[in-house]
Amino acid sequence: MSLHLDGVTLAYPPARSGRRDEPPVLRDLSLAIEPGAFVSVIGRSGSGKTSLLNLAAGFVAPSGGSVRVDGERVEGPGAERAVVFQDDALFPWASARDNVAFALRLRGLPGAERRTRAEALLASVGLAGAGDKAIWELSGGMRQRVGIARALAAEPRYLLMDEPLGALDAMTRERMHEFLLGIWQRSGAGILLITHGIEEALFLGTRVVVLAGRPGRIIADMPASYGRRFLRGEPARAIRADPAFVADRNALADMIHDEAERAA
Ligand SMILES: Nc1ncnc2c1ncn2[C@@H]1O[C@H](COP(=O)(O)OP(=O)(O)OP(=O)(O)O)[C@@H](O)[C@H]1O
Repeated sequence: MSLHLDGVTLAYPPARSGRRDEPPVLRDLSLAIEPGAFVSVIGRSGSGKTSLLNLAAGFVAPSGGSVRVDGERVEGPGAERAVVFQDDALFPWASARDNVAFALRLRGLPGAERRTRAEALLASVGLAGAGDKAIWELSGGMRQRVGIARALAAEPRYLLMDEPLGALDAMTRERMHEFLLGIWQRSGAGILLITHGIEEALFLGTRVVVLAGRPGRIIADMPASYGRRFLRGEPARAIRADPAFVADRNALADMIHDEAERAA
């Protein structure tokens, strides 16, 4: 039972330059996301992180290898794999509740049930009572939580997130980390998080996967348990100041830096 990328290669059609010798974006990459795992993916810009997520989401098909959910080959997007982007396309004029209810409508739930369920989903992301507010009235962090509530409407088994916190200020981002861990714990979903934030990846993930560029491949897969420690009650500040955390963070930063130097 997992979301499996099995020896995937992804080559986009040759660019207009006509260069056919360019390495593929991803080559022979394997990654399994078990239910309940929180897999953070980091890597320098252009290393193929978004391409990896697009494959897992079924937005693009691999040129080689396979993407499977519970052994079934993925042929396109599916309700069991919800995707959250940095700039989620919420309807700005509609209320938070209607934005979430819209996703429930796609699932064919009747009106009254949609309303109740949308309220419950908003409450689960800490937005109880904000259902009547229009999206344009909400802060960036609140909007992103509406986006996550909408993604959770499909009761996905996998939550695939591409830089979901990228547009938020540092303080809001830290609060969102704690909130994301709560969502992860309550939903039991397997999470794939693409991020530029090394500290974020390490604080949240049960694994931190490091991608290297062209061809995109995994150069490290580090287990981590800082998020679990937070969920057990340890303060976030104490965790981030823990020498073990600092050493892991520095090791990841060095890996990305060294790889970039080699590539240059
Ligand atoms: N649709 C596409 N067609 C052709 N090439 C693409 C396409 N999408 C991405 N690429 C190329 O694939 C490579 C990896 O891009 P990708 O967006 O996956 O990297 P990334 O690690 O997510 O980058 P960033 O951190 O900047 O978002 C880049 O060289 C990019 O130019």
